[in-house]
Amino acid sequence: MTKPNYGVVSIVGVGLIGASLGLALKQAGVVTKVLGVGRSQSNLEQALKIGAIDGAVDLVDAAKQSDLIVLCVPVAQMRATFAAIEPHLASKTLITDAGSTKGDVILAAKEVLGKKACQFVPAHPIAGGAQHGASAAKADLFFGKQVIICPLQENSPQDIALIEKFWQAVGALVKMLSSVQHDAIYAAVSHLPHILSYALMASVINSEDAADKLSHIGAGFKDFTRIAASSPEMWRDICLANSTSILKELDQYLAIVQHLRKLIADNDGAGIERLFAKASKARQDLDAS
Ligand SMILES: NC(=O)c1ccc[n+]([C@@H]2O[C@H](COP(=O)([O-])OP(=O)(O)OC[C@H]3O[C@@H](n4cnc5c(N)ncnc54)[C@H](O)[C@@H]3O)[C@@H](O)[C@H]2O)c1
Ligand SMILES: O=C(O)C(=O)C[C@]1(C(=O)O)C=C[C@@H](O)C=C1
Repeated sequence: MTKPNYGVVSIVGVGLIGASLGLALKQAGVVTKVLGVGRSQSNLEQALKIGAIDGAVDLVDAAKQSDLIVLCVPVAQMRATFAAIEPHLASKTLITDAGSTKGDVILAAKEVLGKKACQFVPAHPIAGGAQHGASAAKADLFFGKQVIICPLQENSPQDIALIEKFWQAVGALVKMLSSVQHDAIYAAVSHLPHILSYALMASVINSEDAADKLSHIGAGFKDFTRIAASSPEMWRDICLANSTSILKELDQYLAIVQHLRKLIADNDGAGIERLFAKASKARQDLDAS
């Protein structure tokens, strides 16, 4: 079977996700050239050095030269990026993205791109890590990982299929969801855990004996707070973009914490164990599946 070729691919935002995608596309041999658009010169140089991109361009040149543009900037940067691209976007060029939230990015695309919104097929790779920047890039980051595509009514079946194959070419397992389903689900299973991890870290470092506590940590604390080292800019943007779903999940979580607090205050060992047993079984089942 002949390999697909996605031609000239521009990656806007060549950080962990963008640079990993550049490396993966080149390793898969499915592109003619990868161009990078960035905000920081030193990060672009790093992306060039590791071979994630073949050259650096500005957004206008990326829009003019590319067959496919992949937006890998923090979600609050998407609107301005669409606006800069739109006047120069050829009708053959498709856009996809890696943003962690979908409702806000889709709204920005529709408002800014207008009729050209049909050229944008929204996506979200469920792969990443707490490190950021091109220096953290990995060629196999997407291998065996889900990519959620949230197609627009305006997208043609051919364009959706092309973007599906594009993400599959870097080893991803593509699933389709509506943007509403996507934002509700990831508020619970991605956004909430990151907020809780940041909150635990903040709580410990705000205590008077923080240094003493931190000098005694074990694996449990390290596991729970691994993702508190994530990019503050990226997670600020996600919190603001998906606030409705996140607040709903936070309220549900706080109610359970309040319940647990009462069980502990009441010395209700049986109640505590029942709650822990249910959660523990569900977590073990996850590893078994
Ligand atoms: N890190 C993860 O685990 C993860 C996973 C899936 C999706 N995402 C999403 O992917 C996107 C990128 O995340 P990341 O982890 O690669 O972050 P990152 O901080 O590693 O990379 C983002 C890059 O975008 C650049 N940038 C910012 N604004 C820009 C602009 N206006 N124009 C050009 N470049 C700009 C930054 O300089 C940086 O190099 C975000 O939308 C994030 O929500 C992240
Ligand atoms: O691997 C990690 O550390 C991640 O946090 C990746 C992770 C997540 O699973 O929540 C983070 C943000 C995303 O948008 C998608 C994936």
